[in-house]
Amino acid sequence: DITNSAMSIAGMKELVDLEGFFISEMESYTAALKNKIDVMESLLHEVQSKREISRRNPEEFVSHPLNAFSLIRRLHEDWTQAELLMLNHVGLEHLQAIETGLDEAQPTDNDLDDAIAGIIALQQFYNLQPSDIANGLLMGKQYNTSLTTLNCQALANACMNFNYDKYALNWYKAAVEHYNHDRDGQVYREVFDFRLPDLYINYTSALVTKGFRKAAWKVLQDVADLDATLWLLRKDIYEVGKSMFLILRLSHHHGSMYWLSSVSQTSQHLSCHYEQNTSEFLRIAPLKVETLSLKPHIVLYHDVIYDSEISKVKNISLPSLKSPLRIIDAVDYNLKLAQIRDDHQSPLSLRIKDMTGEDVQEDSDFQIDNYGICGFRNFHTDNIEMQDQTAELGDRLTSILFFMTDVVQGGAFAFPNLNLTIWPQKGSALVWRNLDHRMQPNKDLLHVSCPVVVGSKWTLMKWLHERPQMFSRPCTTERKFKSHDESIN
Ligand SMILES: O=C(O)CCC(=O)C(=O)O
Ligand SMILES: [Fe+2]
Repeated sequence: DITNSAMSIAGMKELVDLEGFFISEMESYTAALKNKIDVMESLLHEVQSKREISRRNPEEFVSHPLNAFSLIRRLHEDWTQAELLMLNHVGLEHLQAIETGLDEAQPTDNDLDDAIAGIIALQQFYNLQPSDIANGLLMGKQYNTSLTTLNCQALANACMNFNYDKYALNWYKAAVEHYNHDRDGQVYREVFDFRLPDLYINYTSALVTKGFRKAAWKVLQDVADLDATLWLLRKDIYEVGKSMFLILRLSHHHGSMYWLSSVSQTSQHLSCHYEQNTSEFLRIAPLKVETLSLKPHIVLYHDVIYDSEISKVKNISLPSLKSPLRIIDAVDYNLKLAQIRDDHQSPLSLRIKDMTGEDVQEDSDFQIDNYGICGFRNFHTDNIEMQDQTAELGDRLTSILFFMTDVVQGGAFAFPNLNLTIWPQKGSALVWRNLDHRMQPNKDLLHVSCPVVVGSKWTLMKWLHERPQMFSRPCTTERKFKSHDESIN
């Protein structure tokens, strides 16, 4: 079973399997029901064919002894059998299988809220229109997928709950637009318990709340004949206005959209650029390294972690990926992480030693991240608060960020103060130092992992701490620091 499923794309593969399981169980259940119906239909056919004569003249019918006898026998015996046949609940094992699957692995209210919050964050960060998102158009890129009325309605209701009235309006509008595309009236009504009037009630109530009374009235004008409630609603909007109308607002389900508030606070300042960085490309054998910034020194290595290493890291960490606590003002949103240990003699650790010129012996932990729906990491530096540092390790001196996947869209890594954006490229690694030569934190190294739009973003993070570098990186004078940095180049 998986928890917090919206927080890791890689973990969500299990949900695809779960739905596949439900589908096949429902197919088997349907086949069992069909079989039962087939048997009943042949029985019906049999008795109906004899019925015509008896129905026309019952008395004449039973005046024949063979008819009279067989009627009595049929009623006494065959119809008992028929009732047993009808009573027989077929396919119960498939129902049971689905019930167990739901009990054990169904996404929770929190999961749905995380998924909703992801879509809303996507909309907010990248300033997208609900109708575009609903049509599968994400930042100018058309995908072959879209949202149904039910999806749009769920997003709209959630926005309403969260007092994102303006967003709610556009999602309701998208819901209404999509109703004409994807409705199968009976399935919507009888299976999904969808009521078109409720959608219009919510939509127009949102419009009225935002002061668009006339627009609400207009919307209802076309649909008021669908339902008496809508007709009354239109009348109310016209005659009475806002006050009594609000009473009609349906109560929505309340979840813990714990992080949308932080999203809205930060999105204005977010700096995620779309142009590719085009600084010069240096080839230094055996590692390809690109200098992105001289002061502070930031470099990008290419092809520095191998596919085989990447698969191994992913396989080891997938079962241990955990989501961070749901707290307001968290840095991590919709992502899961795991810590793994590596031998300091492993080829990867030795390569890190080559890349940084630093001692890797005492820092054997790696952090693996897999991002979820619109997962991102908000502004932060990698420095550790003084009170949280250990005496043996001290602060995080060097950050080495390996990109283990390309990301189809979004998910850039940016240093906003340096106006520097790095796009995840499978096999590359970004290296920077969080402390200057006086071992003071440098605020310019504030960074952010922008929301992933499409793709499963995997990164591997390695921190080399300050204290173990006592000898590899003496920090007493600026001269020594410089000579060290030159050795990276
Ligand atoms: O995964 C990323 O893109 C960034 C990770 C990061 O900044 C961190 O873990 O501190
Ligand atoms: Fe970081």
